[in-house]
Amino acid sequence: MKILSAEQLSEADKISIEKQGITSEKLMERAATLVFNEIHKRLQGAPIPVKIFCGIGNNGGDGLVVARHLIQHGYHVTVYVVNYSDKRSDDFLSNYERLKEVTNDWPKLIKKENDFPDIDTGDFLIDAIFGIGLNRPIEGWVAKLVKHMNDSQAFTLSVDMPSGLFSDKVPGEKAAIIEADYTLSFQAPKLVFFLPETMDYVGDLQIIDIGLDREFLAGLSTKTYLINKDSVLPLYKQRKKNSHKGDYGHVLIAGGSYGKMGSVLLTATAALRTGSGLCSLYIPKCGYEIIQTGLPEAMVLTDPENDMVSDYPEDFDADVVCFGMGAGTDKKSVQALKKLLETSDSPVVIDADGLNILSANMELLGLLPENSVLTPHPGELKRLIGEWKDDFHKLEMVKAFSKKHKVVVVIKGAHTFTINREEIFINNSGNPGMATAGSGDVLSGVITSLIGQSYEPVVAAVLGVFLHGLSGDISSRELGYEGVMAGDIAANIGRAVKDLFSREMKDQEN
Ligand SMILES: NC(=O)C1=CN([C@@H]2O[C@H](COP(=O)(O)OP(=O)(O)OC[C@H]3O[C@@H](n4cnc5c(N)ncnc54)[C@H](O)[C@@H]3O)[C@@H](O)[C@H]2O)[C@@H](O)CC1
Ligand SMILES: [K+]
Repeated sequence: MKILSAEQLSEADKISIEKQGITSEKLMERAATLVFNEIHKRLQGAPIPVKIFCGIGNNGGDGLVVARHLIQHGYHVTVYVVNYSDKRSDDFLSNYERLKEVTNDWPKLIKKENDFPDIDTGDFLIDAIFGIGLNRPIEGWVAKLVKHMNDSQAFTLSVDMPSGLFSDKVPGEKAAIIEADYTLSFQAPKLVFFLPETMDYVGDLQIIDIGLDREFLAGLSTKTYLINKDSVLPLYKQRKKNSHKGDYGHVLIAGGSYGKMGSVLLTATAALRTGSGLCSLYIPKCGYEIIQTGLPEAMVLTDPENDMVSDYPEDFDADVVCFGMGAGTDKKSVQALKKLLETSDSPVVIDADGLNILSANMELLGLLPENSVLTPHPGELKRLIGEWKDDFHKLEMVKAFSKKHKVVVVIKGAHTFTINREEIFINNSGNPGMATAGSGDVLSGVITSLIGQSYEPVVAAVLGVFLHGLSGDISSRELGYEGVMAGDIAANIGRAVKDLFSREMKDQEN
């Protein structure tokens, strides 16, 4: 699914009005009626006080349309006009007039702090103050109103965007922004909905297709995508009946150290659960029995060292090598990674201490084969590329890093971002139950396995991240967020693959 900018959406709005031969008021009616439908579906006529806060632009116009429909359906609605300017938009004005069709109560005007209404925790608030037209931070009494709404703790639904959130930049530290419980956004997701610094304002997100011109939308160029089931299904390669284990890749996982053998065990388990034909591990001697007992399906090669890897078996012919989990950063392990990069021509996935070694020995970056996949969490990323000013700056820095070193970077987080040169793929599966030890080791195993099965590294990263999240969703459905352990995520990868083809769950989740 394409992620579009505010400019692209406004343009799509204009083109659709022209091509469909409708007025902008008609488009607003269509969009806002869909918002009403969603609210009505949830409230089911409940007699709770609904307070709608409308700005004076088109976002406010949407709010007025929603108000009209709610009043018509018998809801207890109070409409407030947040009069931050006298430049009311045409479609706001016509819908302001149309409220007369359903009520004699004119909207209450808010022009200063004294006009703020009392808000009870049990009220249902609709935030239609600002949408994608926001072009500067909210200030003065309007900022105070936003705080007043947030402080009320009342359930808040934002129309198109939580008011105060820009679609293309991170707000300042003290910015006034509605903390929505639910956001119903039009046509395409916006990047800020997924960034760590801004995602919390959005609450649960639903994108509503308001019927903008498909041809125009299809032709819009973007390098940023939201990844859901529909996006990954075409990437999946069916297994052939006439095949054998040699067709599904031989992966080599190198790493582990005394006390940290569980990490490589998880990675190898995940690789096999993702379908690798053969899985070998290169580990310190201390891990031999652990792996042979814990994962009889895997083969084990041991390093001369007992407690850490210090070397790499240069004549080993793997389809892909994964290095780093549990490896530590001792100079012997640095040597191991160096030898791997100098001697092997297999594609490489680098995780955890492998990344820390790269950060401390930047000259090794030059040895990475093209399209290696690096899977840092934010702390590892910071060590690798330096500090960023905000999330947008971070994305620019990672894109530059990806281009310079010709690598694919997977930034792990609530929404994992896969960055390949200019392109950004934002993952939309997964849940907070996956914030648990070893979850990242499993992800590396999944991605490594897919590369071994001949997926292009960037495809392996995007598909692997999605499957990993989906497996976490399956695990948490059974075990609850708290109960999920990394081993469960590894164990359920096969179910996640099956789940890709299940329509029913797809509709629920995306
Ligand atoms: N683009 C689309 O696809 C559609 C858009 N619609 C709605 O239209 C909205 C955009 O409407 P507008 O462009 O009128 O913009 P908004 O309603 O978001 O904002 C209104 C105006 O407020 C002013 N403003 C911006 N920041 C301000 C600030 N901090 N303090 C005071 N004034 C400020 C600007 O002049 C802006 O145009 C969308 O978010 C959506 O809700 C829908 O009605 C239909 C379809
Ligand atoms: K809004």
